Order: sequence, then structure tokens, then C-alpha cells
Amino acid sequence: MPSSDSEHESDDPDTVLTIEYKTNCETAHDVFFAVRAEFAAWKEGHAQFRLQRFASELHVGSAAERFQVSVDALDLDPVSPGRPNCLDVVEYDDDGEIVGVGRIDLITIEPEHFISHPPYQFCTPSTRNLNARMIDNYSAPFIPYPEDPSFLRDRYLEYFPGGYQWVADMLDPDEEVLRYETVRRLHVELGLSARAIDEVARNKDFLGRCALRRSNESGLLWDSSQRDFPPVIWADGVISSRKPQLPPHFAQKIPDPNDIFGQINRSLKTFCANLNCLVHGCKVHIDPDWEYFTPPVLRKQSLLTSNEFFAQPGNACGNDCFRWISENDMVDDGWDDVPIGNIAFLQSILQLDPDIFPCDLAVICKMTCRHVFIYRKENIDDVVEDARESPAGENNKKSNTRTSQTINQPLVHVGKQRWKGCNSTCAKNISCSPTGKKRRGKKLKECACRAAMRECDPELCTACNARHLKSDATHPQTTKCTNMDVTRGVSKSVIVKRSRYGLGAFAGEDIKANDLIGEYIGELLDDSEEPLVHRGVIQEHSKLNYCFGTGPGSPTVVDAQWLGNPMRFLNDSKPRKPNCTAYPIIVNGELKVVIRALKCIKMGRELTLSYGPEYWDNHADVKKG
Ligand SMILES: C[S@@+](CC[C@H](N)C(=O)[O-])C[C@H]1O[C@@H](n2cnc3c(N)ncnc32)[C@H](O)[C@@H]1O
Repeated sequence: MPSSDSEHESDDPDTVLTIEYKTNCETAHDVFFAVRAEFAAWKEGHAQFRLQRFASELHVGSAAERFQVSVDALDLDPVSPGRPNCLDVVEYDDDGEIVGVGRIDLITIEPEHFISHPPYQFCTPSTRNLNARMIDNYSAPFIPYPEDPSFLRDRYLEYFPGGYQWVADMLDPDEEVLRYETVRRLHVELGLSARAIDEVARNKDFLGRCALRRSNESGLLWDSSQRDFPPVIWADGVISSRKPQLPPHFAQKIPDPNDIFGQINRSLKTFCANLNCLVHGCKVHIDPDWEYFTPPVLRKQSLLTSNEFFAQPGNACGNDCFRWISENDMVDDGWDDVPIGNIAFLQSILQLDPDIFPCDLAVICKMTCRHVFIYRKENIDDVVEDARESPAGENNKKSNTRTSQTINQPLVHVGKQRWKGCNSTCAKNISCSPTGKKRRGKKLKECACRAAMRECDPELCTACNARHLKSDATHPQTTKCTNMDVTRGVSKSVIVKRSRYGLGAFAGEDIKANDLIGEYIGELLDDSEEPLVHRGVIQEHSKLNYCFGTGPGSPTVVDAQWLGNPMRFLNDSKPRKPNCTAYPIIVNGELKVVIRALKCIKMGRELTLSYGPEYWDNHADVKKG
């Protein structure tokens, strides 16, 4: 049982803690081994039941087997003309009970009707580029083409400095069940606090020496939440899913609802540091070494002492205004009537902005101006005075270091300059029409954004109406900005089917010249890094290369081998001219590769690109079209 203070022999706080910890360790140990014994007993029975059911299924026979038996019984060649054209079938449930009978038609398919599908590699569909998972480039996740002796397996595996993922130590999944159930019982049944259990879990082998929560996405409870547990029936006969569970957010540091400062910083972890990226838990814009997705809001340094507010112009906000307080009148009374929550709220608002005028602060925190002022004076004035004594700007410098972006530029608003190289100049150019063509007979300058190979930005490019999709009452003359196709998610229907060179992409609708067909999506890799070397071994073997460079001097490569969209199927047009072109652009601060039509393309025509002479120089072994 958990210890209680009365059991402690000593009043010394350190000793009390140690005794409590020891008792908790013993309790956890006993619970864990009891859970383990119960689990072992359940597992044996469960395994027997499974095996028996498997055996009975074999005995009863699956529909396929019955089908086979019936055909055999007729003693006929399955493709002979005398064969029946239908068969009666019986459907069984998991317990071998008959749940239905039916009839299936037998059809004869001649082998020559099958045309083998062109070689195809699995590819995860995605609607956006993702950073390559570096772990998969460090240690091999699997061996490609395992049944193909011509694949240079040893050469491929040579390029993984971290060895093979399948031989790495893996936690026995049963062990996770035991650990989770131990934690559950310790809290739900024995009342141990999250802190007490965490302390034991960090130190004891049987709980893996692992914190309950190490970060947002690691720790004992996170790991166990990532898998489905088997339906264990514990010694009391209750199945695990019916047991009372750990409360939501157990062992998580959830700030007090009144602690706005803490709440804001907690929510910020959910969002991406790219101000325009709305993807929850975005994995593209995050520095892997950075715990926070978005820089935390920092405590703001106060610049004023409370007394300096007296000098500010204005009238008293009421009878309780701070302006009626004199130096000798700083009586600290009436606090009993102030709810604790309001004080917590005041405290967190002061962390966000300590120099809000007391009369305003009083309204925000639903407290009297007098109380707000006294609280602020007691908690902030010394800090301001200390800061004034220390060398100028030192504190500010510190906080700036924390907020300075360690993530790739250009991602975050820096003053007026939203993206690197982008200032409000694009707002002064009003032709975002494709390639700056004539409008109303007047040749307009090409939009600065388009010239810089980036899409217009709805927050900066106000003159081209980038923010407005179409004209409305406030913007009657709005011509839709034509340099925002990717931002707006414009794309064309594309059909993937057999082509002259394996699979190809075909127009699923009529396409006009210059139309955006889609974004070439894949994993973002840096071509100066090792990963491309082992990927190259696969490309050499399959003779299929899905890497797309992002322009001279740019190290980024979009590799659509394992992740992509139908744009990965665009073949080279040789010997004809291509009807599409692909090029890199910046959209919302991100480098992307887009594919546009070079001319009108009728529905059903194959979409083609020119891979360029360099591609074919490096891929001489692939037969050119
Ligand atoms: C981006 S993939 C195109 C889709 C590919 N055909 C498939 O089946 O997945 C590029 C690969 O297609 C093949 N390919 C594309 N155009 C070709 C051409 N004109 N001649 C020969 N092979 C071509 C080459 O193997 C090349 O590495």
C-alpha cells in the first residue's frame, strides 16, 4: 500500500521522502510481479484458445477449401468445358457457426488475358512534401527486393552506418502491457500520485527506467499509447478495456486554467513555427533538436516601476483607482475577497505584459485597480530596479537568443520582411497576370513575386488582391491574383496508367497552356548527405529515378521514390517535345516543385517533361525513348 506520513519514523523532510520513495518502490515491485503472473496465466489460456480455434477452422474448412473440395469431388479439370458454372458456398463466423449460404459463379479466365503490370514500387500518397525520416537513412528499415538475387544487397546495406533496424533491441510488446497495467493499478487502485510513480519508473528496471512522460512524444505512457493492447482478462475476471483507465493528461504538466502564460506556451507546442503553416504538429518546419515547435512566448521584461504610473496623464478609474493611493497608504487589505484564480490570472498577464496600465489590468483581471497596483508593486518593482542596475540590455539580449530562429530561414516573420528577399515591393506591382501580359492594352511590369519565382502572399501582396478570391462589394474590380495557384490548391485531374516506359501520367481533363497541373511531391533531402547514396542503389536496380533537383546551387532534392503523388509518373518526352514543364518556386516560404502545361493538352494525352540532357548523361543504362 502507498505510504502515509504517519508511517514515517522521522520528521526530517529528506528522510521522509526517502522512506516514502522506498515504500513506493516496494509497492510498485509487488504490483508489477502480480501483474506479470496474472498476464502469464491469461496468455497461456489465450494462446491455447487461439490454437484450438485455428484447428477447428481447419477442420470445418474455409470457403476456399470447400470450393476446392467440390471441384475435386466432381473430378473435373477446373477449366474443362464440363465444369459447373456455379458452386454453393457456406459462410462461417469466427466460432465456426454457419452464418450464411450463397452461390458463387465460376468464370474461366484465360491466362493470356492477363498482361503483367509494369514494375511498380510502393509509394505512400501524400499531399505535401515531408522531410525524409533520417532514421531510415541511418539504419536500414528493410531489405528491398528480398527475393531478387540480382539486387546488390550487400552494397546497399553498406551505406547504413547505423546497421539494421530489425536487429536493434526492441521492447517486448508484452512488457509494455505489464508496465502500463502496473502504472494504472498504482494510480487508480492504490492512489499513488503521478509524481511518485514517475520517480519509481525512472529508477527501476522493471518499469524500464523510463519517465512516464519524457516529452510530448516519448516516455512510458506515450509508448504504450502508440499500440493496441491485447484483450487481457486479469485475475479478477475483468477484461482490460473495462477497467477504469488513467485520467486524461495523467502525468502531463497541464498549466492551471488561469495561468494564461502557461496555457499559451502549451498551445504553441502544437503549432508550427511557420506563421502561415496551419498543419497540426507540422513535421516539415521543425528543427529536430528543438523541443518546441514554435518559439515559446517569453516573460516580458518590465520597464516601469509602479510609481512611474502616477506620472502618466489621465483620471482615476473609480474609487478604487491606484491614483488615490499615496506612499503611506499602501495598506494591504481586502485580499480575502479576491478569488485565488484571479490572482493567478493577474500573475500570468503580468508575465505576458508587465507594463499594462493598472486601470486596464484591473478590468482584464476583474480585480480592483488598487489590488492590481499593490500586487504589481510587490512583485515587479524590485525586478525592474535590479535590471536597471545591471549592464544595459543584458536581460533583453538573453531573451533574444532564445527567440532567435534556429530553424531554417526563411520561415518566420522578421519585422516587415516576411520571407527572405521579400518586402512589400510586390504590393506595388499590380500585374500578377501570367508573365506580365497586356491588360487593357497596357503592358504591365511582371509582378515582383513571380519574377523572384515565388507565389504572391495574401498578407503582403495587397495591390494584386492576393487575399481575395474574387470580386466582392468591397473589391468590385478585383481580378483574381494569378500567382497563387499552389497556395489555392489548384490542380488538374491526372490518370496513372501503362505507358511506353512503365507507368505514365495522363491528362484526366482538357488542360490549357500554362495551367498548373500539380505539385511534384516527395521527401525533402539534401543532396550533399549520405542518404542519396543508398537510394541510388535502388534506383540503379529498378532503373527508376524519382529525384527532382530544385535548381542550380540548391542542395534540396524532392525524392518521390517512397512518398509522392501522381506527378511522380511523368515520363520524359523524348524523342518528342514535352507538353509540361517543372520548376522550383517558393510558396509561403517553402521550396516546392510545380508542373505546368506548356501548351493545350487534350484529355487522355500523356503528360511529359524534358528530364534534360544531364539526366540522360547520368542514366545511360536506361533506354532512351
Ligand atoms: C519519374 S519516373 C517516371 C514514372 C515511371 N515510368 C514509372 O513507371 O514509375 C522516371 C523513370 O521513368 C523511366 N522513363 C521515363 N521517361 C523515359 C524515357 N523517355 N525513356 C526511357 N525511360 C523513361 C526511367 O526509368 C526514369 O528513371
